This record gives sequence, structure tokens and C-alpha cells, in this order.
Amino acid sequence: MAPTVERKQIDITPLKKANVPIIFIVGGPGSGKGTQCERIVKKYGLSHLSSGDLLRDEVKSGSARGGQLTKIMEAGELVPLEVVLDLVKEAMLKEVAKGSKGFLIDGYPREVKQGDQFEAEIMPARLALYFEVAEETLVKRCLKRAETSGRVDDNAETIKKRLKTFMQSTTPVVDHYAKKGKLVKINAEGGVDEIFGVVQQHLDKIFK
Ligand SMILES: Nc1ncnc2c1ncn2[C@H]1C[C@H](O)[C@@H](COP(=O)(O)OP(=O)(O)O)O1
Ligand SMILES: [Mg+2]
Repeated sequence: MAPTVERKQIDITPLKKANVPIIFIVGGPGSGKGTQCERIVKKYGLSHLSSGDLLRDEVKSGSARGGQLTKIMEAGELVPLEVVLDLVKEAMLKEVAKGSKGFLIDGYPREVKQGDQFEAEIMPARLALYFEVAEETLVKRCLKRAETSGRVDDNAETIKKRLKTFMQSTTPVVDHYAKKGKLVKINAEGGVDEIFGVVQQHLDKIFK
């Protein structure tokens, strides 16, 4: 059986004090989340945190927690929601210490429960930006990215699995934020500039 991962006591007072806007970035694999976040960071100077990157970095760091995570992933089990949340909190605290103006939380939440837990333990998100793209386009973009990314999960077989997981778990997430009136759904089939144009219309209202 995979080991459990200990949770840390994390004091998030500085994060609450900073009280900067938090934006969840939601969309299927290959929907262009990373690409748009890069553009947003350039224009608005927000802090971009990708939960996938934080997990990969923790594993690479060689910490005890990273070792426990490796074992869980090797056992094919899901990393506990709380551990991802701890990594996100720690990364947010570091950014706040540097004077962050706001956060893009990329690829998160993956499940309704994860988003609720984030909002309960940290603070409510201002918006959830959802990049909506047809399944066919997602596959095409992931396969194209596979040519250069070196990511082990960018291959036809894994992409199909990730898409299925996305459809099952993220569709309820999208509905959840729509009900709360926080969802901004963006048609992300077009070109990068065109999509960023729409993104700016929404972010300009929050970040002058
Ligand atoms: N609007 C767009 N049109 C065409 N290709 C795009 C695109 N936005 C991103 N891409 C490309 C860049 C990558 O090779 C691939 C996946 O983009 P990404 O930003 O890494 O997606 P994500 O982070 O949502 O998985 O698609
Ligand atoms: Mg990405």
C-alpha cells in the first residue's frame, strides 16, 4: 500500500492579509491554460502556479514528502487533495512575500471538493476562467506539444485517459462555479492572440 503523506502546519495569515485576487484556470489538457497564463503574467504581473508543476518540483526536490508522493504515483493512486493544497499554500506564501498582485491557479481545482477545500482554507476565488475547447482540438494540441515537451503524459494513449478524467471530474467543477456566478467561459478554439483578447476584457475589470 502507498504511504500516507503528512500534512504540515502552515500559517497563511500573510496570505489572508495580502487579500489579492485569486483566479482558477480551468480547461482540458491542451486547452491552452499554460499559454494564456504566460500572456496574463506578462501583462498583469500575476503569480502563476500550476499544481502539476508544484507536484513535479516537490518530487524532484528529493524531500521526504516528495519521496512519499513518488511512491503514491508509482502505485497508481491519487495524490491526496490536502497535499496538493499544502504545496499550493506554500507556493502562494512565497509569492506574497515577494509582493504578489494576484494569483493564477492553473489546472486547479480538478474536483469540486478540491475547490471547496481551497476556498475554505485559503479564501474564495474571484473567478474561474474556463478555456472551452472541443475534444478533437485537445488531442491535436497535446500531440503537437508531445513533439517538444518531453512530458511523459503527452502520448496518444495517456492523452485519451487524461481527457476522460477531465470530462468526468472537471465538468462538475465548471458547473459548480457557474452556479456561484464566478465562471467566465472562454471559447478557446481560436488563435492565441484572439483568445487573449477575450481574456483581457475580463481581467481588465479586476486589474486596472
Ligand atoms: N490557441 C491555440 N491555438 C493553437 N495551439 C495552441 C493554442 N494555445 C496553446 N496551443 C498549443 C501550445 C501547446 O503546444 C499546446 C498545449 O497548450 P498548453 O498551453 O500547454 O495547454 P495546457 O496548459 O492547457 O495543457 O497547444
Ligand atoms: Mg499546462
